[in-house]
Amino acid sequence: MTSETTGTHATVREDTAPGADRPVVELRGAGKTYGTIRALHGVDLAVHPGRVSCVLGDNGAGKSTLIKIISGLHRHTEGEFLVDGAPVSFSSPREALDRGIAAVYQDLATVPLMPVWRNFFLGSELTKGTGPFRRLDIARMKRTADEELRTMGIVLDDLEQPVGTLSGGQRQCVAIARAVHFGARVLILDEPTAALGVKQSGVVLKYIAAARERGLGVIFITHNPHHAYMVGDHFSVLRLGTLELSAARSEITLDTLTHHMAGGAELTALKHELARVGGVDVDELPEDPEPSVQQPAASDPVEGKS
Ligand SMILES: Nc1ncnc2c1ncn2[C@@H]1O[C@H](COP(=O)(O)OP(=O)(O)OP(=O)(O)O)[C@@H](O)[C@H]1O
Repeated sequence: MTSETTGTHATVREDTAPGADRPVVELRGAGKTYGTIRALHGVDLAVHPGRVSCVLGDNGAGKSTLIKIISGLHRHTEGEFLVDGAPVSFSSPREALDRGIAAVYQDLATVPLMPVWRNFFLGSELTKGTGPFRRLDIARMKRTADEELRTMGIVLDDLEQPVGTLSGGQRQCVAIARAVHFGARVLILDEPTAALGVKQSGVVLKYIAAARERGLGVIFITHNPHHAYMVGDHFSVLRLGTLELSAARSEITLDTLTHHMAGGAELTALKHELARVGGVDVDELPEDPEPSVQQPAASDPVEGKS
C-alpha cells in the first residue's frame, strides 16, 4: 500500500519567488541545427536557484532539442550556453550531471520489479566492508531512501514494494527525490504530468514546488499552461524552434499564457475558415483572450522575475 501525506492538489503559486541571484543555467541566443533542419534558433533562457522556469510549446516546437542541449545529449550550434556564468558545451549527460544538471524523463530509467529503495540507488549502490567482504549496505540504502523521500514530503508505506506498483505520479516523485539526493542543482522535467490524471498531476506539481523550496532550479517542460501556471516563476513559449514568448509570472496571466499556447492567431484564422466551410456556429466558440505581454527582443537575455 502506498500513501501520500501531502494531499493531491498543488497550491497555486504566489508571485513570491526568493531573490535568486545569478542563473545556474543560461542560454543566450542558443540554437541547434540538425544537418539542414534548424530545430532551435535564438533562444534565451535563464534558470535560477529556487525558481521554476516553464518551457511550453506544441509538437515540434523544439522543447526536446532544448532539453538535449542543457542535459548534455546534444551540443548547441549557435549562441551561448552558460553554467554558473561560464560558457560550456557538454559532450555527454555525465558532464551535465557533474555540474548538477539532471534530467528526469517520461520513460523513467527504473526497473519495475525492483523495490523502491533499490531503484533509488540504482547504479550508485552503497556498500560496506572492503575487498572480498564488500557487500551492499542494504540497511543504509533503505534508511537513506526513506529519509530523502520524506524530506520531499513523499511517504510510501513500504519501500520494499516494486517500483512498478507505484502510480506514474509517485514514480516521477521518486525520480525527482533521487536526482535531488545525488546532488542535482537543476532539474529538467520532461512533460512529467503528460500521461497523468488530475490527481496524480497534482502530486507531481507538489513535488516540483518542493524541489523549488529546496533551492533547486527547475526546468518544467509541458504542453499544459494550467500546470505551468500552478508552479511557474517564468514562462517561455516555443513555436517552430523560436521563442514566441518569454515572461515572468508578474507579467502574464493564465489566460494570456493559454492564448499563446493555443496559438491564438492560428485559432482566430481557423475560426474564419470554419465560418466559410459552414456547419459550425463560430459565434458559439469561446473568445480567445488577447496577449498582453511584450515579445522578447532576440538580443535581450531572459531575466527571471524581478
Ligand atoms: N535528430 C534530429 N534530426 C533532425 N531533425 C530533428 C531531430 N530532432 C528534432 N528534429 C526536428 O527539430 C524540430 C524540433 O523538434 P523537437 O523534438 O525538439 O520538438 P518538441 O517540441 O520536443 O516536440 P514534441 O513535443 O513532439 O516532442 C522538429 O521539426 C523535429 O523534426
